[in-house]
Amino acid sequence: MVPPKVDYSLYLVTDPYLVPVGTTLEEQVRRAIDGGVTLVQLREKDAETCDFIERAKTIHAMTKKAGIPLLINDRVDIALAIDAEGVHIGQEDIDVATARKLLGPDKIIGMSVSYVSEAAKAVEDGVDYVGIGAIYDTATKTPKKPPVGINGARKILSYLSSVPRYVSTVAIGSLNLKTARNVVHLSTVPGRCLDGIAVVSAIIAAEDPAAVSKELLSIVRNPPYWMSIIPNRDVPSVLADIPAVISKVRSATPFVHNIINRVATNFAANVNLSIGSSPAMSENIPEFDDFASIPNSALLINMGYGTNDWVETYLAAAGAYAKNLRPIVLDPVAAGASELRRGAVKSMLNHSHFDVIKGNEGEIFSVAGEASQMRGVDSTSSSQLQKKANVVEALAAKEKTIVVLTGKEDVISDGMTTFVLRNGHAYLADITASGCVLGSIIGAIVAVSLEDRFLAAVAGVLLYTIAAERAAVAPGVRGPGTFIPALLDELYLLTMATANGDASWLEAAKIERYIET
Ligand SMILES: Nc1ncnc2c1ncn2[C@@H]1O[C@H](COP(=O)(O)OP(=O)(O)OP(=O)(O)O)[C@@H](O)[C@H]1O
Ligand SMILES: Cc1ncsc1CCO
Ligand SMILES: [Mg+2]
Repeated sequence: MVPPKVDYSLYLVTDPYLVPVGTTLEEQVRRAIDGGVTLVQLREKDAETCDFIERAKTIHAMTKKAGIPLLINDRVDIALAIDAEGVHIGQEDIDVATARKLLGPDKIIGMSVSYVSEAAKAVEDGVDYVGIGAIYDTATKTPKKPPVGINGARKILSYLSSVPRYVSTVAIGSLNLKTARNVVHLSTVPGRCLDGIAVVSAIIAAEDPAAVSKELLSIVRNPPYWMSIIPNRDVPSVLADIPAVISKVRSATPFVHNIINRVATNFAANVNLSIGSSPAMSENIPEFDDFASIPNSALLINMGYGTNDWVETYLAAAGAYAKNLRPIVLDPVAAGASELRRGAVKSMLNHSHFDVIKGNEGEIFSVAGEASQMRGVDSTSSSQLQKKANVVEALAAKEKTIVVLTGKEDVISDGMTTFVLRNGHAYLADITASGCVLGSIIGAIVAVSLEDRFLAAVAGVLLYTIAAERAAVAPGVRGPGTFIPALLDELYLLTMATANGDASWLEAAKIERYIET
């Protein structure tokens, strides 16, 4: 299957109502073309035919000069009148067969689809591309169907990968500087990815359409840091790199923005301070952009409380950090415990990329869509290591993330390499929020280790669980109550010693690479 010559990377769709005061649609399109859009669709829902043709002629002159195609939304007659390169038709518009008959075999015909059934029909009818959407809720069109999300796009790509003819794809629906990177690089299935993104308001309503277009094109064309994983990790080389990242937390004092439940808040802030990072707790959406632009920042989203507007808050934060290419740790607390939580986790994964997903067995199994014995918020350890390793590895590969499954034995994978860690102490299961604060620790370390998130996760779990072993036998520790302050002390002492060149505590690491037998 040879992809056609049309470059769908950045597809501008116009909307006359979104043009800022003081400029014109023609001017916005001209600047977007300067910024590098690769395709333009003129969409006029209310224009008189004569005005539509006039505008189409003007814009066609610009696109021809730039060597890019112009498509007309819905109106085959106008496409014919100005000899545009093609049309885009919606589910309720003219049928593809009639459009093809009128336009001939060489014109581009695209169609909007939301489901596999619609994609299948469009393919059968002979379209050149499908616009998949709306990915997210969009303000530019009254939604007729629920947003399909990244998983909706994956389903259609999966279907198209089985079709003998190559049908191109673009995603559409609230794609902008915050959302585009996740949609482009997560909406992939084996052998197929999107050919581009269609953008409306992010460009048409922009103060500087050229700059936004340039940045969006770069997002589409350049895979982000989280697309690359280091192959064939071995335990000795990962262990050897741990002292440097732990020392770097002390020297760089990363800013860890914790959106975390109230049970864990104070403990997490103290844990951050004890390892040398700088915590802030906030659920105030208007300040997320400021926090996300702090150098060395990281975000922890701990879904401990199911408040009414939680997903909206989480997604706003995730968008801010994604835009700034700063890391995000997701802790899907009690993910499988209720319908509300299952739905919330689904929306999160449908919208966002996470650098690390950390949870106990029940939580990770639920996120992966696997059955488990999970009840409440405590970890269980019923399934076999092999099952856990398989689930963790598959989830990491699918979501392009690092998955940390905690419990008596911890399993960590980047989708290629999987490690099993056996440090820790039973007291960790007897205090609340012991898993939650591990998310904060991993957040601090991943903030200084973006290029190696697997290392950051392994370093965080080893630091925490070895500190716990030492705290459990520290003088004066008699049970879970006295264990908590001793754990803070050990986190402080171990990271200080590491920064001063003594990482001998790592000799206690019980860690091996998981190899399926
Ligand atoms: N029985 C155990 N022995 C040793 N270490 C343990 C044990 N149980 C948990 N841990 C460790 O405790 C930490 C938290 O893991 P756990 O699976 O208990 O999290 P969790 O259930 O999400 O906790 P919480 O919901 O209370 O925050 C991990 O570092 C894990 O290695
Ligand atoms: C007990 C509890 N309830 C909601 S969050 C939380 C902390 C452990 O995850
Ligand atoms: Mg453990």
